[in-house]
Amino acid sequence: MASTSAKRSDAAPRRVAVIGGNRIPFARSNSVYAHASNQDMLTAALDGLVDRYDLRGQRVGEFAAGAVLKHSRDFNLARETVLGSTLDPQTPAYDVQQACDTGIQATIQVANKIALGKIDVGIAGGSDTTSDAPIAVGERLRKILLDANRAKDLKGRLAALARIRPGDIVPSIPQNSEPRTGLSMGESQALTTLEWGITREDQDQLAVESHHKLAAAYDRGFLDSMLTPYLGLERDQNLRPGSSVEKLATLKPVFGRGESATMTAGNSTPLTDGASTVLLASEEYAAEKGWEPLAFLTEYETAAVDYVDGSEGLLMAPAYAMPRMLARAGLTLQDFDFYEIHEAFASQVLSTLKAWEDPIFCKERLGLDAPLGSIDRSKLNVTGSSLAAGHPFAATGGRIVATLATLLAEKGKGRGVISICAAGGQGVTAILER
Ligand SMILES: CC(=O)SCCNC(=O)CCNC(=O)[C@H](O)C(C)(C)COP(=O)(O)OP(=O)(O)OC[C@H]1O[C@@H](n2cnc3c(N)ncnc32)[C@H](O)[C@@H]1OP(=O)(O)O
Repeated sequence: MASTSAKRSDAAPRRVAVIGGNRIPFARSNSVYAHASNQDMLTAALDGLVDRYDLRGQRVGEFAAGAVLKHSRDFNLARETVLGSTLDPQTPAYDVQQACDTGIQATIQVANKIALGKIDVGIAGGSDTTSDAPIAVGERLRKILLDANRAKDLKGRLAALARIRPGDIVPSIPQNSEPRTGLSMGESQALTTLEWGITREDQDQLAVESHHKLAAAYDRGFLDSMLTPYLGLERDQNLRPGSSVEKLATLKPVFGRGESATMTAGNSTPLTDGASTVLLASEEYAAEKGWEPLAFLTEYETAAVDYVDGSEGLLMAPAYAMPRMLARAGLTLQDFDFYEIHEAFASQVLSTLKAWEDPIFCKERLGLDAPLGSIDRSKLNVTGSSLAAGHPFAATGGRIVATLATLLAEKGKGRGVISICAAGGQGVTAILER
């Protein structure tokens, strides 16, 4: 199945179609999927996609996927997932990792190869679990165990093991924090929230809207074409259709300090388990298969900011990626029917929107003559986003690509933009069109 591609080394890039997405409902950490591994969840999301598009036993050009928190046994999670799936085991697969941008970056990797004519069809994906996080031994114990493993005989092994002290047994558990600042994502964003003067009321309002919009999307069957129930879960478990600003106002701040602490469990994404996949193909290949493309991936950009010295917010990189991408596409920020901005925290979305409106930020940081300006807020995350659905880090990109592509297919014609911030001060933006 994999190759109908002609010799194309000197040909123009081909249009890349988003055929469809599939994911499992997202679960709150340490609940329904507590005993599922990344591989289990990614396989479920992949097999659901394979069934939906009749790909059982078929070889696709490649499967690119990843997870932010990985066990050492998953050194190539994507390949192990293919081997456990119903795809042809001859499907090549490799891991991608760019923190919360993993899913969108995997989509871009596959799209690039399709655009260049190297493959005709490919699948991108991502999975994450904070319930089944890898636990490592401490550095001293690790070195002792390696010494013991290297020892030539039993005497040498016992001598190495005899160096173990009770304090060495303390496990090393992955932290949701930046290695270079020691600050968690939430603590880092609290600094940005303060810098941009984002109020608690505005954050809570955005969070409530996210829940209401996702609930309405479920009710009208919008997610039916992109969801495979898993372990008894049929909807995103974090979704609270009855969310209200009054209830959210009662929650205690969890990030930031004193009066400036405005971020709560209600306006921050919860720790989440889940997986997603996206099927991409060349326009020609889609036509051959009789697949109607939902939309086309037409542009993207990745940016990184120097957050370590505190001169920029950890999650502000998409603010920088956007104008570079718009310039290349010859578009303005207002030229979109849909805006899909990953809701890492309500205040991340609001800080980014404010930055694009701010003449000083746009001139001094983005090097623009005029601000990018405001967006029509009624076009923002129209079927809800991560605050309601949850955010299994590497799975969010696939969820967003499938959501936006489906929105464009529903509308029939239009253009949408994606913006996803990530740990490490990085961010990806992308454009889908139909
Ligand atoms: C690039 C990026 O994406 S960066 C983002 C990466 N993601 C993160 O960093 C994850 C951040 N989130 C977290 O660390 C955690 O979810 C926290 C710290 C915010 C909250 O953790 P917890 O306190 O365990 O959350 P928990 O689910 O128990 O919620 C706390 C309370 O708020 C309530 N609550 C949460 N959301 C809502 C809501 N929408 N409506 C009403 N109540 C709510 C809960 O019911 C709970 O109430 P209870 O104490 O009476 O049971």
